Amino acid sequence: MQHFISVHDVTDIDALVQEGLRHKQSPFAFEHLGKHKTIGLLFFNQSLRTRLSTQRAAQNLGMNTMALNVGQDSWGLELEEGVVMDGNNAEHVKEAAAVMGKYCDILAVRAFAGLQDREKDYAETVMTQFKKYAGVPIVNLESATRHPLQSLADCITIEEYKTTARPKVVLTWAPHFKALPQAVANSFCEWMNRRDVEFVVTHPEGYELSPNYVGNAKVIYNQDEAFAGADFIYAKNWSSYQNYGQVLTRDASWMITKQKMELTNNGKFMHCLPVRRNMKVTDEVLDSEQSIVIEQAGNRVWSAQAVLKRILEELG
Ligand SMILES: CCC[C@H](NC(C)=O)C(=O)O
Ligand SMILES: NC(=O)OP(=O)(O)O
Repeated sequence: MQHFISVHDVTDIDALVQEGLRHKQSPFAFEHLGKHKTIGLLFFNQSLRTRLSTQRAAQNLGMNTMALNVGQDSWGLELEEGVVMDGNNAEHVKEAAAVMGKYCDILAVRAFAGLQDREKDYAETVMTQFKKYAGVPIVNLESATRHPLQSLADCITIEEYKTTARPKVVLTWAPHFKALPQAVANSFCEWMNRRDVEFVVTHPEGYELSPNYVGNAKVIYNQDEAFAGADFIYAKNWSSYQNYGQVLTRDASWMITKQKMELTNNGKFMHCLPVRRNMKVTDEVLDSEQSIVIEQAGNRVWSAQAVLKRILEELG
C-alpha cells in the first residue's frame, strides 16, 4: 500500500480488517518495522480520536511522530494554484508539502470540506496536492469527502460484534444545528457497499448522498422502517449534498431514542464521535449496553496500525 486516501487504495478489505484485529491482539508484534521512521500529522481542523489514535498506532510500530496544526503552529497555507499570495496565507502548499516530505517518511493530513464549493470539495483538491507535492505516502485523516481510517475502524467493530454472518447495518442521518461534511457518511457507504452486510441508508428527503458514494445501498426515507430488525445503527449528521452545505431540517424526530432502538434486533449503536448528546442520540441510548461507541473509538488505533504497517512494509 503506497497511499491510504480512500477504499480504492485497499485491494483486500477482509484481510485489512483481520490484520487490524491481529494488531489488537498483539500491539507490539511489529515494533521493529517503524524504527527510525517518522510520521507527520497535519491538521487543518480539530481532532481528538484521529490525532491520538494515529500517534499511538505509529508508536506501537516503533515510529516517531510529529503533529502540526495549520495556521496555529505553522503558517497559513495557500491551496489555490497560480494566485498572487497577498492574503493571510504566508506559504503555498507546494513548498509546505514538499518540505514536510523531507522531514517525514509518511504524511497524514486532515482537511475537512469547506462546504462552500461542491466541485472543489469533491475534487479532493487538498489530498491531491499533498499526494502530488509531498513525495511520500499520504494517509487521509478525514478529507473533504472521505474518512477511511474511521470506516476501517467501523468495519473492524462490526466484525467483532456481529452475531450473524450477514448483519443488517443502517446508516441513519441524525439532526445537528450546523452544517457538517458528508465525508464520514460517504466513506461508511463506500466501505459497507464492499462488505457482506445488508446495508440500508435512511435520511430525510434532500439529504441524498452523492451517487458515487452511496452506490447501490438501499435508501429508505422512513427511519422507523429502516430500523426494523437492524443489527447495527450507525448515526451521523451530514449537510445536504444537493443544496450543498445547507442544513435543510433540524427535525428532532430523527434523534435516536430507546423507542427507536427497540425497533431493531437488539441492535448496537455506533457513532464516530464527537456526538452531541440529546440532539443526535439520547443519553439513555448512549449510556446503554447497546452503545459500542467507546469500543468503536478504541478500534481507531488498530485501524491506523494496520494501514501504517502496510505502508511501512512498502517503504522497506
Ligand atoms: C469525525 C467527525 C468530524 C466532523 N465532525 C464535526 C463535529 O465537525 C464531521 O462531521 O465530519
Ligand atoms: N471520529 C473522529 O475522527 O474523531 P476526531 O474528529 O476527534 O478525530
